[in-house]
Amino acid sequence: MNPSRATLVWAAGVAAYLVAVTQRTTFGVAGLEATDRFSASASQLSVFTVVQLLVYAGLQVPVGVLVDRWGPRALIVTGGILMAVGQAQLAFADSVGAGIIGRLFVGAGDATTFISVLRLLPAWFEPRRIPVLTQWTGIIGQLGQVVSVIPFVALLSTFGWQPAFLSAAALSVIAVVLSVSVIRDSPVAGSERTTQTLRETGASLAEAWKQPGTRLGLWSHFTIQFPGTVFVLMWGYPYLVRAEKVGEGPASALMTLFVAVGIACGPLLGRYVGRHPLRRSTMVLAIAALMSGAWLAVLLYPGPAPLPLLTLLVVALAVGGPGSMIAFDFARTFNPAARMGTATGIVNIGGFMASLMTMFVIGVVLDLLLGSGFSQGDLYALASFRLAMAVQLVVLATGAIAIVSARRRVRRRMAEQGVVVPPLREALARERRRRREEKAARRRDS
Ligand SMILES: N[C@@H](Cc1c[nH]cn1)C(=O)NCC(=O)O
Repeated sequence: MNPSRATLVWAAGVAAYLVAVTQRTTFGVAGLEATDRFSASASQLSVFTVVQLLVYAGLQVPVGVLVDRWGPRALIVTGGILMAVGQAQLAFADSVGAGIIGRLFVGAGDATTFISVLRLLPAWFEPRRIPVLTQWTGIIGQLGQVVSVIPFVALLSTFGWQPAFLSAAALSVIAVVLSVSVIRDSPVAGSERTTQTLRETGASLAEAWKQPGTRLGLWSHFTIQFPGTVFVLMWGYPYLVRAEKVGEGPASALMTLFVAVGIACGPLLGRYVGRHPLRRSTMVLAIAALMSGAWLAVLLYPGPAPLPLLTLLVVALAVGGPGSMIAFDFARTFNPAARMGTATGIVNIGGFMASLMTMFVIGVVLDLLLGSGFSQGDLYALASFRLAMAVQLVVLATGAIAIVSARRRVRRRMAEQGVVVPPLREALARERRRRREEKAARRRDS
């Protein structure tokens, strides 16, 4: 395997993913302009995002199957073309319906990219490097949000709607050209595709679903991806500014901290996964507990929460982004390479479905509390937002129970194959002993 060729292929894939995240997030930063352009209400505008995310989540399994059949390069290129078409359509759209069609294309194109880039890793890199590379893929991809927030917003405010969205479309065209020229599915031509009949594809999908490791990945993604997504994509900013009254400056600083913590934690979690493959779900559960604890502390605090406590909350939520990448490691290691796209697609549905559902329920609770008079005319009153945000604790608890149950099944199957996971206490004692011995050996050598 040629290491520089592998890095180049991965870099082109990550660039395509970064561009996909940019396309995913451009509409979110153009809300005010969209309100004027389409003369749309807040709920009509939210349909744009909901449709886009629904299409994304709904296509994960079909796209996963197609990645296994056609290879990642074809899917990355198709996704780039779809996103370019979608953004160009949105650039010229002047009605809500036409705009939504544009976002539909963007959601579909976005759906193909991430799974395909992850599918490149086992073909090009040694297994021991994959957990860290998976984390870097997620981290660098998330920087696409920065492209939306800085250059895209600058284009939008300087040149207006059409030039900004046409520039975004052009970015996807560049990504397509780069992908066609650089990405190859594997160092050995054709070896990464499966030539299955439709019946075999169905059977492979059923196998991926029946594998308890895939479901452990799905529930892990479900449980720790959604709190950060809900916070950043929808409710975090109004909660901080309108309910907790931290001010716009500190709220933006907390959002920036969210991105920084995600970047800092990714490689650490990648290293942890590489070193402790039998303790991945323990880490997922620990992150879920951290998030639940932070939310509980903030929600139970009498009156507006102090800034250090809100900072702790943002840090806890930010760990969920890179933490949720552990879920894809379950998909990869519990399924054969030929089924990895399908399994990754199944896993990736978890977090996006949980996010959509929770975003919606929080909005419904806020509306109900306003309608009932509880909010005293302020939709974003602190007492109301507290109750609405508490919905997340229910989703977190549901996810944690599902993880424990899926893990039990995984461990049972592993035991049948002769791999017994020792109890955590025993493993920690063994680790402490190993460290002591290493230290003593170092002292002897020096
Ligand atoms: N967990 C995210 C990616 C991530 C990595 N670090 C922070 N977020 C995820 O599920 N990504 C899927 C996608 O299509 O972006």
